[in-house]
Amino acid sequence: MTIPTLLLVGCGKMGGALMRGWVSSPTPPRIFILDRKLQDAPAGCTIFRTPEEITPDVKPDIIVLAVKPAGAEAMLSSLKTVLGERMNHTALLSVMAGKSCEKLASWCGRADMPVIRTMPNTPSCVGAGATGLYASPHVSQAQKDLAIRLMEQVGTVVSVPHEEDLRTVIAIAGSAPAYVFYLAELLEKVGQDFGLDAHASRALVRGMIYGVGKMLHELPEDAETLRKNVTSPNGTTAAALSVFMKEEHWPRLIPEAAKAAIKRSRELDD
Ligand SMILES: NC(=O)c1ccc[n+]([C@@H]2O[C@H](COP(=O)([O-])OP(=O)(O)OC[C@H]3O[C@@H](n4cnc5c(N)ncnc54)[C@H](O)[C@@H]3O)[C@@H](O)[C@H]2O)c1
Ligand code: PRO
Repeated sequence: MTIPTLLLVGCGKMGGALMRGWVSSPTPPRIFILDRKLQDAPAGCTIFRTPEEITPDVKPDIIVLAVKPAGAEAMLSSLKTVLGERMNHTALLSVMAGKSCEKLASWCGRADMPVIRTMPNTPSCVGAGATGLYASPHVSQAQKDLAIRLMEQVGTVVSVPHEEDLRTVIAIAGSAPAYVFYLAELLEKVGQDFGLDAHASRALVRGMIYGVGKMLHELPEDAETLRKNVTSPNGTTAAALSVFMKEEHWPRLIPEAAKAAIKRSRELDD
């Protein structure tokens, strides 16, 4: 199989997570990076600071767009100028939480530009990402297969049938690591407030979340069964869950938080 060439545009928190995942995968793609701030890149990756620095030998199979949505139009306009005809032989893969395929294609100067929109998450940096992927009608099967293969190198990929579905992906997977990190922060604090030292509290909470992730990933049982297996009748877990499961707590707050993320993704489209 030929090694694909990527131009990674924006190598911050999400672009950087993808880059780390790719370079540590068994068959890394060839990566060129465009980022004005990045100091160091792994061996084999070339960094450009501005679009004008991109050298003529760069002919990407895929441009991975990982800047903030507000900077996308100006960036694509510069890339169009600098890459010229090379843009005719590439697909655009956006990881941005906003901006439609149609808008991105028009900013590339081609209504028929093949645009793939994805919503990955930062666990991609350790090869354990979860990505939703939507390919616009102008994407060829070969380009879609390549995009899926690239994102599978950094974790799980789910193709969604409608572009609009990506909003739900944001709410339950793209933004969601932050919810779990917040839970970890709160549990670690509880551990310390209730008498454990910081090291012990951190080790226990991290070990617990790692174990839960591994069980969810590896075991066939659904989450409800795994939860019930922890919950002895009238035991300690039932006591704690009776707080979380009150109608006005997690059952209301989790969908409310998801709706807030979805609402914000609509605003980022404008
Ligand atoms: N952070 C996440 O967890 C996450 C998850 C999924 C999707 N995303 C999406 O990824 C995108 C980037 O988010 P992030 O959190 O990585 O932001 P970030 O600010 O960490 O990264 C953006 C990078 O782009 C570079 N950049 C911006 N404008 C540039 C320009 N004109 N020239 C050269 N370099 C430029 C910056 O130097 C920076 O390193 C967003 O669109 C966001 O919606 C983020
Ligand atoms: N981080 C980006 C945001 O907060 C997109 C999903 C995760 O907007």
